[in-house]
Amino acid sequence: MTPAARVQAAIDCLDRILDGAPAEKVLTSWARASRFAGSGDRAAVRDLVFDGLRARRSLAALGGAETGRGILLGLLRRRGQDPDSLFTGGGYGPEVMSDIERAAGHDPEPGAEAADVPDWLWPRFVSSLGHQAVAAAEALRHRAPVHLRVNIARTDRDGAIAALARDGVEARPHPAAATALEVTDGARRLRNAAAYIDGLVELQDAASQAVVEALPLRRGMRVLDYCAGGGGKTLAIAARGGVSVFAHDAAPQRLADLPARADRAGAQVALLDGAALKRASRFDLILCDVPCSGSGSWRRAPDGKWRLTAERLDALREVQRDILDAAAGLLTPGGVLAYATCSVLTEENESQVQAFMAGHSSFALVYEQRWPLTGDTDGFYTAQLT
Ligand SMILES: C[S@@+](CC[C@H](N)C(=O)[O-])C[C@H]1O[C@@H](n2cnc3c(N)ncnc32)[C@H](O)[C@@H]1O
Repeated sequence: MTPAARVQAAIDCLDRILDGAPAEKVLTSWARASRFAGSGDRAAVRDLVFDGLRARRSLAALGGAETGRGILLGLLRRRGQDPDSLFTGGGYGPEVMSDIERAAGHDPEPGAEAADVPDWLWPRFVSSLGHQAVAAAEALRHRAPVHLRVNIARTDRDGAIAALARDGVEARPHPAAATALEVTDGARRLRNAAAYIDGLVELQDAASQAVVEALPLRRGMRVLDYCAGGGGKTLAIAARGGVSVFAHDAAPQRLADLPARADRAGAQVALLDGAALKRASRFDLILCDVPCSGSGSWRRAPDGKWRLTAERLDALREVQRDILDAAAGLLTPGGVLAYATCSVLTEENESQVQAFMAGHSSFALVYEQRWPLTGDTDGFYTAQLT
């Protein structure tokens, strides 16, 4: 595909996403329908779409319209590329710009528009992050670094770095967690690298790893990952060794890949559905990695930023409260209840933990930590109650 044809493909995908279709689904169906597109084309179109979504609002301002075409025009203008060189109307590229399009577009207004955050959310962002709000919003406007978790049940950081290098993937230690690496070159080769295929490393943000690293695991504990999802944190817990690991999720289909991933990692994890959970003995430590706005990881899934509404956030907070209440009833006396979100919003983090403690006077807060998106990790929060 020519650069112009890639731009037109990104415009078409963005228009479908703006109409409400999920970004990943749109890109997958575009790739299926575009057999002529090679892997380089698919990666380039994906990058254009995600770069456009991360800064959708300010790019639409620069491009003069909240459409796929407006966003791409804004992206080219921001990059200092002349849109006329690509909007030529030839070779499957975008149509030539109209006079109206040439005249349209303005610098984004300071505040929510320049920060690429919806108006309703910006005050909550500022009250949650204070002086770090602008830097956090700025981080969300750029691509995320690629972080790996070293499977310490199989190797150490140096061993993983050497194994990755043999397949052309360069990585270095990341300071947020003792298991964390940052890929500095060759990220696209990762999925074919032996270290990844053989389970020496897993894709996982460094702050997500730090949440698990902070868990006070002791030999012999029964540990439940109550919202295990794909099992990223379950496997990180299992890799620390010496504990019995159980995984639960309200949507059991989300656990479907976990047995194969655990095999690959050499980990033992028991899956518990709702009925099995009711019959199970109590747990010494329960991690509740609750569903949340995802605001700390919107640079990886940027359409989430534009889909979230105040009503949806309220509904999520209710689910978070229910999960904490339910999990508290499964703990042994003296056990540890760990709460985690990939959100930067106080109302999903500190406020939830305070509200829980107000209703459960026998619990005390023993650990609390925030990763605000400014230290080269996703935004995360965790608290431990006992
Ligand atoms: C943030 S994701 C978990 C990610 C996962 N821990 C990881 O590290 O890959 C939240 C998960 O909570 C699950 N969930 C939602 N409501 C729940 C509930 N009431 N009880 C248990 N799990 C729930 C969702 O299905 C989703 O998989």
